[in-house]
This record gives sequence, C-alpha cells and structure tokens, in this order.
Amino acid sequence: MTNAPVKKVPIHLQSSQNRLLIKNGRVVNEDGMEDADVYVEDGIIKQLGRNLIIPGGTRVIDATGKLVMPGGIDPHTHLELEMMGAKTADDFYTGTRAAVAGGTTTVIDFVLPQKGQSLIEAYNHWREKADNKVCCDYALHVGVTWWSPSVMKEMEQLCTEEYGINSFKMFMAYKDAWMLDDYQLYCAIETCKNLGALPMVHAENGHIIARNTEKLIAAGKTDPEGHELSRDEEVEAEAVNRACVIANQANSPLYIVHMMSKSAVRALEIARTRQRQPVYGETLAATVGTDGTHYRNACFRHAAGHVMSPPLRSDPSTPQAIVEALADDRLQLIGSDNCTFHEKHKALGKNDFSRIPNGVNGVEDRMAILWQKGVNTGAMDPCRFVAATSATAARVFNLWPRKGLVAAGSDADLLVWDPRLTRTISAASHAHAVDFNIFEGQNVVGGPQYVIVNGRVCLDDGDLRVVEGFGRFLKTPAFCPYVFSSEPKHHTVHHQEPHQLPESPRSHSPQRVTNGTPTHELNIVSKQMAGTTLSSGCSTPTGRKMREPGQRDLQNSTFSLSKELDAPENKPSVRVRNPPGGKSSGLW
Ligand SMILES: NC(=O)NCCC(=O)O
Ligand SMILES: [Zn+2]
Repeated sequence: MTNAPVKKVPIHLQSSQNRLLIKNGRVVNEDGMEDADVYVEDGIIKQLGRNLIIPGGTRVIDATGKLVMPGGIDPHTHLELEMMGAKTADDFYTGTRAAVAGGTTTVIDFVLPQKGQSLIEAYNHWREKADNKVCCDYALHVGVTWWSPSVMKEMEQLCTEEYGINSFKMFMAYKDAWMLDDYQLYCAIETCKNLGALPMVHAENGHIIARNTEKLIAAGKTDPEGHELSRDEEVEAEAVNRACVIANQANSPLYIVHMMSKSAVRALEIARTRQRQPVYGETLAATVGTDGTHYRNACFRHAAGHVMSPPLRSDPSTPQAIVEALADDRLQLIGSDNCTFHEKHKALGKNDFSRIPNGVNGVEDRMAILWQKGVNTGAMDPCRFVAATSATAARVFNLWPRKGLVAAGSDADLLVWDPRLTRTISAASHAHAVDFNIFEGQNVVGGPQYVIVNGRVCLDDGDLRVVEGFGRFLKTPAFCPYVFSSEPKHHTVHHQEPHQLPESPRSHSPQRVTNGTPTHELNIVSKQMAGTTLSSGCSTPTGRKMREPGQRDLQNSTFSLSKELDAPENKPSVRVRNPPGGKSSGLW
C-alpha cells in the first residue's frame, strides 16, 4: 500500500475510447420513458439528460428514433453443462456471445453438482469454466441436487461474501438424478430462508413422470411426443402448488423457474392468495415463441430439438396466455433456460424419448421474441418489456440498481433498440454454436442495433465484436431487500385486476440526473427498494400501470411503435462473427 497521490490525467489527454455518448434516443426504464442522452465513461453511466457537456473526442452514437434500454439479464442459462450423457453445444464463450448478439448483457447460470459432490467444488468448477470465457457479466445460482448436513453447511458458506451466492435451485423432477423429495425440499427451502437466499424450484412431479415414462415406453411410444405425454400440464401445476405450500410452511419467498403452461400459471395465481412471502414466476422465450405441436413432427431431429422440461405445450393458446400473464404481473420474468444440444446428442434418444437430452436455445432470441410477441402485439409496453427482460431479474437477485437500469451510477450495459429492425431467425445465422434453432424461420421486428457491455460497444450497428473473457463474475449478496423486506402478506389478499394495482414504487428508482449531477447513492437506493405488494405478492411494475403522463398507450392495439418513428426503412441486422477467442477488435 502506497500513499503516493494518484496522478489525475487531464481529461483532454485521456483516451477517448472509454467514453461514449448515446444521443437523441428515448430512454426506457421499467418505470417510465424519457427523451435523454446517455453519457458513459469507464463502463459506468455518468450523465443522463439533454445538452450534456462532455469531453471532446467522445464517440457518439445517434439513437434518433431508437430506444435506449438496460441490457437484458437472462436469469436462467445452462452453458457448458453435462447432463443426460451429453454436453451442451454452447459454452461460456459462445453462449454469452449469443447473449450479447441478442441484447442480453448479464446471464445467471446454474452450478449443478453431481449427486454427492461438494457444492463448493462444483461452484469452483463453474468459475473455472466461465471466468476466462464470458463475453458479458455473469452470476451463478447453485443447485441443491442432493441433501445432507454437509450440503446445508456449504449453502451457508456459499452465501458469504467470498462466494457471492444468493439463490439455490431445487428439482422436483429428474427422479434418481437431481430430484429432492418433499422432506428434503422443505429442509432446503428452510435453509435458504435462514440464509437470506432465494429458493428456486423446477416444478414438475418427478414420480408421476417416471411412472408415465415406464408405461409409454412399454406401450411402444418411444418417439419425442412421448416426452410431452409423460408430463402433462397438471403434472406441472401440482408441483407448482406443492412448492408454494412448502415455501409457505417455511415462511419463505420462492422463485419458480420455467413456468410453461396455463395450468401452472393458474396454480400460482391461486397459491398467491394465501402465500405469506413473495413468489416469483419465470417463463421462457421458448414458451412465448413456439409450442408443443413440434413434438409431433415426423422428423426426429426437429421434434427432439424441442425437447425440454417442462415441455412446450400443445395447447395453441399457451404462448399468448403466457405473454398476457407476463404483462399483468401474474408472471414476473422471462429467461431462456438456454441448454443447447447438437443433433448427435439429441440422437441419444432416438429409440427412447426419455434419453433425449433436455434443452433448447433462447439466450440470443429471448428479447426479440418477447418484443415481437409482447410489444408488437400491444400486450405490453416497452417499460414492462424492460421489467420482464432485465430490471426484475436485477431486483430479485440483488443486482439492482447496478444492473437493469439506465441511470447515473449504473453499469453501462445498454441497448440501442431499433423497433424497426427486421430479422429472420435461423440456425444458419445465429451466434450460437448449436446447429438448431427452435424459432427457425420466424420473422421478428425489433432488435438491438448496438449492445454496450460495461461501456464497450460489443454489437456495433449489427457487427458483433465480443471479447472472450471480458465479462466479470457478479457476486449477489444475500438478504436481497427487494425479496426479503416485503411486508408479510395476509391470507385474505386476492388477485387484483391490473387497474386496481397500486402505483409503482417510483421512489425506489434512482433519481434521474441532469447534466451530470448524480442524485443517488446506489447502495442507499438498494436498501430502499423493498417493494409494496402487488397482485403477485411481488412488486414488479406492470406495463399497464407504469405509463407517464402523455405517454402513448401501447395496450391499445391500434398503436404501432414503429409508425411513431421516422421513415420505415427496414434495416436488416448484419452478423459478423469473430472466431472463437476473437479479441481482434479494439475498443469500440
Ligand atoms: N429445462 C431443460 O429442459 N433443460 C435444462 C435443465 C433444466 O433446467 O431442467
Ligand atoms: Zn434450466
């Protein structure tokens, strides 16, 4: 340690490459929109407003007619995961490269220990796999895939500052592999509660799935459709209800990952009427963007390419119903559950659907899919889009307001989103390593033109310029105030219609800054952000309530965001991919 004064380099002699001004855009946060320029220095948003005074030589991005939003946070990925005898196609390099290509600047992956393996050892293994590969920031959840006193002790260690974990995932499915029984699940949830960590559950009844699978295979039903038949909607809904009951007995908050069906959402809605603590519901890009009819496709590769758990649902009204639930706060977040397998690995289940490695893509297309199905249809406004794709994940996992927010003091993870940008999704052009895309052939209107990761332009007018290892590991402190400081909920509270919802806790947002005067302290705000209880038992702003005076009503389906903007010349996105390890691009 030296006491030598730090020499301050005069601003005109500093490199201009660490400075960026995004001009003329419309900034969208979860709680409102405003016309503002955004000035970034050294990876941090420094100023927001018009007519900012900034140093010469700063790179300027013109965002006229574009939206400036917080980078997406995908709360659910499986990169470089080995499961069911296969390894995912996307590792932490290609997976985060794909994330950035689609506008996601933080991913939260799952450490999944083998049965009997030390959780700390598995955590260290994940850090080794990820740290030098990630192109954007990442955090980790840890799976509790078996139960013992040593697991409980390691959960406590993982919640310390040294490891930075504040969420654990338990499986109610994958019998004889990762599944916990109800006693173990209760113990694990109780442990989470005591540690100030958020329990997450994969909600499906593993025993019913196992028995149905035996019966289907014995009857000769071996093709991928058997996967969906072995685990219908009530198998998911029952587990959602059971998980809520167990969490309520433990007086614990709960997070339900990948909610895939209308029945599951209904079960959650009912459970919430009695739940004492918040329950967060996550759905997936896959649920919103495609459906279970693909399991009946005659091509094995096609059908197996859609196999995931819980499965996509064949009820054709599911995607729209899920979007509506996301819009009115019956669901809170959208993830991807990105878990991609090459054709050769999906083929392991050629003669037995139960051997098809479970998982699909989504980390790249999650944002464009929700924009297409949610915003372009008028189901949700851009503020709710930001809440569902970024801000709520930041809040729930204690990364807010550093992440998930465009405000002075936040990390410069930013999107310049072009609502007119058109793209046809295809495995031939996506940034993933995998050879298949469940959204193949779908046209989406709206996508990122620029993606800024920690102040660095990583998607530059459609040109992908990620840097391997550029991302950082984000520690997530326990006792997240947003999750754990909620007022206990009374049993009599019932689901409210959106128009009855109380005003959003605007006071939780860092105040905007004008001309360079930050008016908030990030950690003070963080302590203030425990929310008032909304219909969901959570406090995520809804798209139908967050409108500012004079703001257009995007719920009105006659309103078109793109019509609002200038000449509708559609600009296809250009994908220029660096080779793996591609560090060739300089800053910006
Ligand atoms: N979801 C899926 O099918 N694969 C990833 C593992 C899991 O989350 O269940
Ligand atoms: Zn998953």
